[in-house]
This record gives sequence, structure tokens and C-alpha cells, in this order.
Amino acid sequence: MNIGLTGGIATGKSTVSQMLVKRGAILIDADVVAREVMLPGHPVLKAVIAHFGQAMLLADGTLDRKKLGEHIFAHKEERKVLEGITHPAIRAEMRGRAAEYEAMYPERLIVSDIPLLYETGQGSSFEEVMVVYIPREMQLTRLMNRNGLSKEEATARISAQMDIEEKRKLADVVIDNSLGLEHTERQIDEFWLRKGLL
Ligand SMILES: CC(C)(COP(=O)(O)OP(=O)(O)OC[C@H]1O[C@@H](n2cnc3c(N)ncnc32)[C@H](O)[C@@H]1O)[C@@H](O)C(=O)NCCC(=O)NCCS
Ligand SMILES: Nc1ncnc2c1ncn2[C@@H]1O[C@H](COP(=O)(O)OP(=O)(O)OP(=O)(O)O)[C@@H](O)[C@H]1O
Repeated sequence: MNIGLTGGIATGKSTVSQMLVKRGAILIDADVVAREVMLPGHPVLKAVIAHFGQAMLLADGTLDRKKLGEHIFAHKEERKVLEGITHPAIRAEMRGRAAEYEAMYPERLIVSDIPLLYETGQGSSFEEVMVVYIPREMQLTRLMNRNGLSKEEATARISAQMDIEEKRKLADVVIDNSLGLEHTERQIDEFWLRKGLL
């Protein structure tokens, strides 16, 4: 079974994906793949630098993620350019891996963790989509605390994504991650049982 996992930035996708992995799921993480395509020598990084300039590289030739992040989250058109370069490569890589894992491990749950799953029109690409939900105010606080961002910076990142309330409405399964981790674990146990997973 192949499910999509999404939510808003800092709503707890990684927290929930680790809970699924602990129970035996195979995880394909879009943020990890997104980092792989940005490694030195990769054609995607070359295309990114061709557009955004050498100033986006650190002295050792790796991407200055902080600088690019500050730039694209402050300029929507530039974010769209970056997505146009990175998303096709990320999507192709993720689909390839999912197909491989499905063939190798037909009895296991395969989870694709994709922050921009709905924004990129992939809502129907999975048997089910799980949304990790917390209210907007809590999302802002957790993001500011985790990334050490100001309220303005955190708001810009949240606003670059579809509203979490909208995602909740589109979900096949909603995991409420607004209470303690125990409460979230229980919902994952219920999901696991409901799906008859071993
Ligand atoms: C701009 C970059 C270099 C900033 O790196 P940084 O280390 O600060 O952030 P990181 O990659 O860990 O992303 C953190 C979160 O930001 C959010 N995010 C990232 N890119 C985007 C985007 N284009 N639009 C909206 N939200 C985004 C996601 O929720 C993600 O989980 C990086 O986010 C990037 O390469 N983005 C483009 C690729 C992409 O769209 N990735 C999202 C997953 S497909
Ligand atoms: N139930 C919870 N209670 C309190 N804090 C939590 C809970 N779940 C997650 N957190 C914290 O909230 C922050 C965001 O969680 P996490 O990193 O899992 O989110 P994410 O959705 O994967 O983020 P991103 O979109 O950036 O990849 C982290 O600092 C995490 O420790």
C-alpha cells in the first residue's frame, strides 16, 4: 500500500513519519530527495545556480540553503522559478523509488512524505493521503521555535503553502498532532490496525 503524507511546514510530518517507520513502513521523504538533487555536481544544482547566481554557493561549492531560502520565501516569482527547476526531478525520483519498493515489498506500507503534495496536484496519486494537522497559531509557534525564525519569516514560509485547514478538508486521514506525542501515537496505532498492517 502506497500512501502520501503531508501537512503544513512544522505540523509534524517527520514526527509522524518516524512513528510509521517504527511500525514497519518504508519512507520516501521529499525533503531528503530535494537535498540530494542540490548536491554538488547534480544537474539540478547547476540549473539553480545558472538562474540564481554563484552567490548562492558557499565557499566549499555546496548550496547556501539559508540564503536561497531567505530569497525565495521573500519573492514569490523566484520561488516559482526554483520549483520549476527542482520539482520535476524530485517527483521523478520519488515515483521511481515508490515503484521499486512496491515491487520489492508488496506487503509493506510505503509512505511518501511530500510537504507540497496538494500544491503540486498529487492528491490523486496515492491510495490515501494522510494529513498531519495542528491549528495555524500552533504551527507558527512551533516553526518559530524549531527554526529560530522571526514571526515575519515564519509567516512568509507558512503563506508559501496551502492553508492547513484546506489540507485537512482534502485529507483521507487526518492525524491531529496538537496534543502530546502519546495522543499522536494512538492515532497511528488506530490507522495501522484499521489497515490490517502487520
Ligand atoms: C529553499 C531551500 C534551499 C531552503 O532550504 P532549508 O534547508 O531552509 O529548508 P528545507 O529544505 O529543510 O525545507 C523545510 C520546509 O520548507 C518548506 N518548503 C521548502 N520549499 C518550499 C517551497 N518551494 N514552497 C513552499 N514550502 C517550501 C517545506 O515544508 C519543507 O519541509 C529548500 O527548501 C529547497 O530546495 N526548496 C525547493 C525544493 C522544494 O520545493 N522542496 C519542498 C519539498 S518537494
Ligand atoms: N505532538 C507534539 N507536541 C509538541 N511538539 C511537537 C509535536 N510534534 C512535533 N513537535 C515539534 O514540532 C516541530 C515540527 O515537527 P516536525 O519537524 O515533525 O514537522 P514537519 O512537518 O516534519 O516539518 P517540515 O515541514 O519543516 O519538514 C518540531 O520541533 C517537533 O519536535
